[in-house]
Amino acid sequence: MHFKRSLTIVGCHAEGEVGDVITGGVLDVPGKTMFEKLRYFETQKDDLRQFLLNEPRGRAPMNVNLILPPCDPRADAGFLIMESDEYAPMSGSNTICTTTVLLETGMIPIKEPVTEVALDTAAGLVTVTAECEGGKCKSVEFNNVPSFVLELDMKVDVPGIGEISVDIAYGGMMYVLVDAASVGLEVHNRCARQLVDYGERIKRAVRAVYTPVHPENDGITGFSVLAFTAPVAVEEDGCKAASNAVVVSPGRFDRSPCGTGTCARMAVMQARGELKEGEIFKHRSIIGTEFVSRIRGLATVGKYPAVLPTVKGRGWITAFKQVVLDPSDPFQEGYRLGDQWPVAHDEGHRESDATFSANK
Ligand SMILES: O=C(O)[C@H]1NCC[C@@H]1O
Repeated sequence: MHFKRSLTIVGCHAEGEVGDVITGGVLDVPGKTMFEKLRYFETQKDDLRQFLLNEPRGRAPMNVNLILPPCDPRADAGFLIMESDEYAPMSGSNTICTTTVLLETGMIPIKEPVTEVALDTAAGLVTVTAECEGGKCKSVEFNNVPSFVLELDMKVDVPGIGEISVDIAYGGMMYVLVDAASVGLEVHNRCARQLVDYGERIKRAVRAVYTPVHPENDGITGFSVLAFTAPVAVEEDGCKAASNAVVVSPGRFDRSPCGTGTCARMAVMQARGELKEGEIFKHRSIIGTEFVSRIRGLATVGKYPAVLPTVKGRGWITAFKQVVLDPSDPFQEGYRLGDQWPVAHDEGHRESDATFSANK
């Protein structure tokens, strides 16, 4: 019996968000940068992402990371981030998962008590500090790429909701940020369905009137993530803290506090004078997990003032898998069904059919 694919994958999650890591079975591809490699997979080999993230092997709340040789000579490894609807340029929970797997499987030697790792991502070089003890990667702190605000208090009319105010910011992915209370909701599981519904509506409405483009890479454009924010409070330890619920396309929550969303939010907070360099910001997810973050410096990206954000969280290995594809499998690139995968539909039009890609 021969298989069309046979991949070695390490299951992992970071603060509740699944970020499995491919450690074997996929060859390198051409590209002078990781972004060029991202484009290569996006245009020539997207069947890999479909195969892994669609059912029966994948599910909506899941990401898969692919370890590849880096392009930046300063990096120890490169990795690409595959999400349900895109290849993310950068991702916090996935950086934590990839670092945890690289260190705990020995692909990069663990040094105790601290291991420094440099990772090449499609958004640029990300340096990581891992606290390690007894062979366990106890925490991962990553220095994310510069993050910045594109728009503050942009008004947008959303069908079924009305006119609302949104912020637009980049934290390694392009974010729409919305105060949950401004649309009558709260960051809580009891509002889950409505948060996801509103999140996808608002993303569609913003897309219709605004296209974000990264000033240093016009390939980083468009929105697939929206952060509903809850108010910031100062806690007993004197640290600022808040919750958020990030709605990831095609319509599900990030189970982690969302690293790139945290960085985008810190850029907004700094622009509003609500967070200073060095101040600790504890950002929590809708399931209560936490990233501890701060602004480590300031910068400029094109015409935008930017922050240099740092985020810390934890990852855990959950499985060691050999994922294969039988040539006779009717679902070579998997399938999606509306009961598990929110079906993107425009208001008033019939819902799109379930997308089956079974070989007939
Ligand atoms: O933490 C993050 O940045 C990621 N989590 C899922 C969506 C984002 O890529």
